[in-house]
Amino acid sequence: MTDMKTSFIDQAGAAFACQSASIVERRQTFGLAERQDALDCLATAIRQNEAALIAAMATDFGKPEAEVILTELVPVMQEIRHASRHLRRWMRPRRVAPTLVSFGTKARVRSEARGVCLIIAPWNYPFSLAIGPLVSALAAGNSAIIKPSEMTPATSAVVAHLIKEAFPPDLVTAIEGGVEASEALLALPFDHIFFTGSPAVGKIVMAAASKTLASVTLELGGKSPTIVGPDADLKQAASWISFGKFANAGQTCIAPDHIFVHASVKDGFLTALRDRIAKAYGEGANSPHLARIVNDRHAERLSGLLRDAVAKGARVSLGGAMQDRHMAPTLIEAITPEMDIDHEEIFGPILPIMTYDDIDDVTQRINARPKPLALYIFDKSRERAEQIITATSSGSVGINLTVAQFTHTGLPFGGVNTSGIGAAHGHDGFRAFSHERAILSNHYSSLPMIFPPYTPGVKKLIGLIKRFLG
Ligand SMILES: NC(=O)c1ccc[n+]([C@@H]2O[C@H](COP(=O)([O-])OP(=O)(O)OC[C@H]3O[C@@H](n4cnc5c(N)ncnc54)[C@H](O)[C@@H]3O)[C@@H](O)[C@H]2O)c1
Repeated sequence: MTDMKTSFIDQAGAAFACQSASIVERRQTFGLAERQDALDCLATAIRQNEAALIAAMATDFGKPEAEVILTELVPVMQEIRHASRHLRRWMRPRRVAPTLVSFGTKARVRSEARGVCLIIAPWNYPFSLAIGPLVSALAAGNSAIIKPSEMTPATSAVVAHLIKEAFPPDLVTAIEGGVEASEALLALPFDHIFFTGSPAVGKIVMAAASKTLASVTLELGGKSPTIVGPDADLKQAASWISFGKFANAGQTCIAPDHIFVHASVKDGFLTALRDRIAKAYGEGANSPHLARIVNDRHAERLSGLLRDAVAKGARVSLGGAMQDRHMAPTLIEAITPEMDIDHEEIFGPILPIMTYDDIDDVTQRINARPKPLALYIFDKSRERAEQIITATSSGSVGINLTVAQFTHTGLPFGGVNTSGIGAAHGHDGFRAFSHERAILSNHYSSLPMIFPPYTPGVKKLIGLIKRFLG
């Protein structure tokens, strides 16, 4: 075993033991006021580290300051505010009406902390996807260990620093490191694991969780299709698709992965999209409004996808240039199923455009693939949009917009099967980190009347119950 591996095993074990030791006491003392204090501490630490976070994300992948504010800081602060405001109601036990059989009892459901939780974060939104789930974990009364991504080391260091500043280690702690750190943590019997990342690693996490039967929330990825229908407002579609696809340089789990545009509006849509891209980012790969591809491996992966598609007959109709890991917004046409780009999650600023005549061909194609994280529909016809929704499955749907569903704290955010299990954000995030404990208390239950011995009188009563309820 390498020294590094041993060191991660020791570090993870110590952090877990520290949090486990205080779990029983926390159960009794971490009430509404204490949880709200913890959220306040988190908000203060974020404000104090704002400049450091902006600088770190510029270092890690050239993320523009405006995008850091819009897509990292604002969503987390919004999540904190929303949780603080609604926590009292979320924590209140839910009364449940008695049924005929349980007449004479009182029923309630109590949301309880799961215990010691593990949060494993990806690199693409290295702050909000590490700290956002922490908001839900704390609101639900848990302690948590966060493992930020090794691929954005500057941001992960600020996340670890901020956590250390805001919380004692028996409540929240961060362990920086890569796969070895993750593996050391996954070997421990956490009460809940909240993982955000690729479907491939999601399967590894679920396999590890199966050893201790830890509950899991898996926020995964995939190819999110976007349909531009015959009645779409083409300028609106171009504007939202350009933002959703090229923000964070396309390295967004819910970015539109590829477009199906109705043949009758294809030329108009392409003109509108090119105009929108030119206005937002100019030409070439050096726009200050575009983030960088996170590392050489991913830059090479994207160049490889493009090379493979072009070699198999695809046509690059805009962009294609890569300069110092900045990639120009790229449109590509004439896609065929043999191309890697047709089935791999693109996760970069390359947008395949395909045309269709019959919407059934598109829904059949979507249904033949793993269920996507998001599906986007641009069309003024509500009826057509509803038909597409009914014919398909996806984690979420955006109609005449992209990616904004992430920012709605009232909506569950998550995937379905390959794109994820469980949901995050707001009350759904609180529920993900809670155990719903059913409590039934006896007041004047008449059920003992049917306990054995099964005399003829008792049998008659059971017969009556069967007649009314069976
Ligand atoms: N659904 C969502 O909310 C969401 C959000 C962001 C990203 N994603 C998805 O995440 C992926 C991109 O992020 P990524 O490249 O950081 O994902 P990843 O799966 O490679 O890594 C995620 C985390 O898992 C750890 N990890 C990597 N390999 C591991 C292993 N073998 N065992 C244990 N842990 C391991 C990493 O250190 C990192 O912290 C994309 O597929 C994207 O769609 C999903």
